[in-house]
This record gives sequence, structure tokens and C-alpha cells, in this order.
Amino acid sequence: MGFGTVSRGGSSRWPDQRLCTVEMGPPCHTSCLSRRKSSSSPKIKVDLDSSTGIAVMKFQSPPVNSLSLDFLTEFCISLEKLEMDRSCRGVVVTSALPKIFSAGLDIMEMYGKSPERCGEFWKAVQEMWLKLYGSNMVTIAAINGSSPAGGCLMALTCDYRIMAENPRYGIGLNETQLGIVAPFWFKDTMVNTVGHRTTELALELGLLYSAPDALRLAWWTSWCRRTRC
Ligand SMILES: CCCCCCCC/C=C\CC(=O)SCCNC(=O)CCNC(=O)[C@H](O)C(C)(C)COP(=O)(O)OP(=O)(O)OC[C@H]1O[C@@H](n2cnc3c(N)ncnc32)[C@H](O)[C@@H]1OP(=O)(O)O
Repeated sequence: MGFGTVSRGGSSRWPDQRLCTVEMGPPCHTSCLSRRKSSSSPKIKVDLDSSTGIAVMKFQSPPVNSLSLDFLTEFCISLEKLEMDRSCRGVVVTSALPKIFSAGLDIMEMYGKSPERCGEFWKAVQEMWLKLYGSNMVTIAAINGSSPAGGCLMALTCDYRIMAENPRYGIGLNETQLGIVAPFWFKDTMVNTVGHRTTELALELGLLYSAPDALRLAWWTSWCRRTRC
């Protein structure tokens, strides 16, 4: 897979992001296999191939990988563990569920909860964003399903995005469609990727884009024609 230019700053483990290529070699023999490390929490599975330095983080929280407090906590712990592993240079975040990357923030976390719990939840959302945006690993979102609102934020926070082409998959900050306002830092993250004008229109109308439409608007440099990555 080849990846093109991005606007974010460099990564200490992969200095020239603009020309980086990720190559996954076949797991050929025993010594290769022994370099694979797996860990699994209830909602997230991580496989790290120390010989390539690439980790794959798969979301496995049915029905829709919504970003609950538990999910966000597991996500941050998994990312921290990879950060501490010097053999890991890059991480691919993707979904183990068919058709859904992530449905965004868990609506049930925002309804009928105590102020303390809401505070804890909102802090976890911010932590996820800070850790992912500030990661010194190369981060790639392999978006193999729908990715509205907070799911889109997570994808936008990565260095690179690749999305499976399927007319049923949409990505965008659609909060306006839900009658809520996307927080300013959600908006800023999108501005950093696609610019002010596109973001303004997208947020005003709460648009969800297909992979080819998003490509045209410079959300990413490639998309995948298979329905599942
Ligand atoms: C502390 C307070 C802070 C407040 C600040 C808020 C500011 C931030 C604002 C927004 C950020 C967000 O991320 S809000 C969430 C936005 N998400 C969406 O709008 C997605 C809604 N979901 C969908 O569009 C669809 O479900 C889907 C395309 C993701 C999947 O469609 P599909 O047809 O495959 O599945 P279903 O629709 O039948 O759903 C299955 C199942 O999942 C439940 N579900 C869906 N989305 C969520 C969600 N975000 N949180 C929790 N649960 C969700 C849905 O209700 C179904 O449940 P049941 O089977 O029990 O009915």
C-alpha cells in the first residue's frame, strides 16, 4: 500500500511521512511468527508484528463499535502499550465488524448520566484524541465501514486514511443532522485535513461522504475498491 502527502508534522519513528510505504511481509517461518505479539481486551484486539513494526488494532465492540467509556479506556491503554514498545513504528486502526468502522460516541453515555460520569466520559473522549493526535507512531485509519461523527473524528485524527468503497459507507461529522454542534476541536481536526471551506459546508449540512466523494475533497489519497479491507 502506498500513502501520499499529509499536512501533519513528523513522527520521530518515521521521519519522512510524505514518502512512507507500509509493506506487510508474509508470515513465512517460525522466527517470523515468534515476532508477532497479540493482546486482546474485550473491545479491542491488537496484533503487533515486531519484524515490520506494524500493529493492527481491531475494534470488536458489537453492534457498532460505539465509543463508550470502556471502549475509549481500552483504546488509550492499547495505544499507550504500543507507544512503549520500541519495536512498534506504526499502527493501523480498523474494525473487526462488518460494515461499521465506528458509530461515534456512544449515545447511551450521553443520556441520563450523572454530571460526574459525563465528565469522566468527556475526558476520555479528549484523551483518545490527544493520544492519537500526539502519537509518535505513524497512525493509519483503515475505514472498512460507516464512520459518522466521533468515528470520523478518530479517522481524521490519524496521519492517513484509507476507506473501503461501498455506497452504504459514509464518513463525516454529521452532528448537525442530530441537532447537536460538533465541538470546535472536532471541527479543527477536520479543517486540518480538508481545509476551511469544505469543513464549513460539511458541518453546516452534517454531510456524510462516500469514499470517492471524500477522495475528491482531499480527505485521503486512496480508497480501496473491495467492500471490506
Ligand atoms: C458528556 C456529554 C458530552 C456531549 C457532547 C457531545 C458533542 C459530540 C457530539 C457528537 C459526537 C458523536 O459521535 S454522537 C454519535 C453520532 N453517531 C451517529 O449518529 C451514528 C448513529 N448510528 C447510525 O447511523 C447507524 O446505527 C450505523 C450507520 C452506525 C449502523 O447502522 P445499522 O443499520 O448497521 O445498525 P442500526 O442502526 O440498526 O444500529 C444497531 C444498534 O446500534 C445502536 N447504535 C447505533 N449507533 C449508536 C451510537 N452512536 N451509540 C450507541 N448505540 C448506537 C442502535 O441503537 C442499535 O441498537 P439496538 O439494536 O439495541 O436497537
